[in-house]
Amino acid sequence: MRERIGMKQNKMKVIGLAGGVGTGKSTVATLLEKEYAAFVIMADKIGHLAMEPGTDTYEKIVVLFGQEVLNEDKTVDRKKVSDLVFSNPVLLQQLNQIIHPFVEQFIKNEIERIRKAGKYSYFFIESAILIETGYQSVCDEIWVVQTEELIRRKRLKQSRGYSDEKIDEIMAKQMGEKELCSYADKILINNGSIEEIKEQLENLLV
Ligand SMILES: CC(C)(COP(=O)(O)OP(=O)(O)OC[C@H]1O[C@@H](n2cnc3c(N)ncnc32)[C@H](O)[C@@H]1O)[C@@H](O)C(=O)NCCC(=O)NCCS
Ligand SMILES: Nc1ncnc2c1ncn2[C@@H]1O[C@H](COP(=O)(O)OP(=O)(O)OP(=O)(O)O)[C@@H](O)[C@H]1O
Repeated sequence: MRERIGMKQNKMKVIGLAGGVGTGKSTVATLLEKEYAAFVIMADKIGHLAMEPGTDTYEKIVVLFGQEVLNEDKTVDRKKVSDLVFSNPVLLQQLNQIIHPFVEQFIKNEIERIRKAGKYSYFFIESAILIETGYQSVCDEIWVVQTEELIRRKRLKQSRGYSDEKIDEIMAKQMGEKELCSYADKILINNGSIEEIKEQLENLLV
């Protein structure tokens, strides 16, 4: 049985918000933060912090990829790294090994900090690879955002300019929808409008 530390120590619920690329997790997470006063951590954003100059992780990334992934100001060009790793599973694994321990430590520290502050009822961890990185062990519940593949692709092409090939590559590195849903305590469908997400959140946050 998975460890349920969120409920053991006080009433703050830790919820993992999972779903494949482009399902709308960040959209849901932003609503939860802005309209439902939840505390939200977006794993992608914490991963980006690990790429900032001055961190140990930045130094390791420069060793792994070389100077050619750096912008003129020495920051990491994430688009270049993205093109390299999603077409090369070994490189992606090496990058994960650098970034994931940083993100895990950050998230665990934040759970304790926010729990101690005692101001939030809900702490959400938003990640496309929540199960793969083992965060279900710190979650009281797992929510999965589910969206039809064609809609995901359309939204990702429009908003990020991803090609179908890029989407295929990223999807291939993530757990399939059926398997992911087997971990879900709750499922949120995001094929429609933002209003429809809000209606579901009203029912889920009980
Ligand atoms: C490859 C990188 C540089 C691309 O950065 P960029 O700003 O262009 O995109 P962003 O970080 O927003 O990621 C876009 C989407 O790609 C998918 N994705 C990102 N990392 C991974 C991964 N390791 N495995 C599978 N899918 C991933 C997610 O759906 C994510 O939302 C960045 O995602 C990264 O460093 N990934 C490896 C570390 C990681 O796993 N981060 C995410 C959770 S900690
Ligand atoms: N219900 C919706 N209606 C219209 N656009 C939406 C809706 N939900 C999400 N989108 C758009 O789809 C795109 C992908 O959504 P979002 O970034 O939230 O996905 P994600 O699951 O967080 O992806 P990733 O795994 O890459 O972080 C964004 O441009 C977002 O604005």
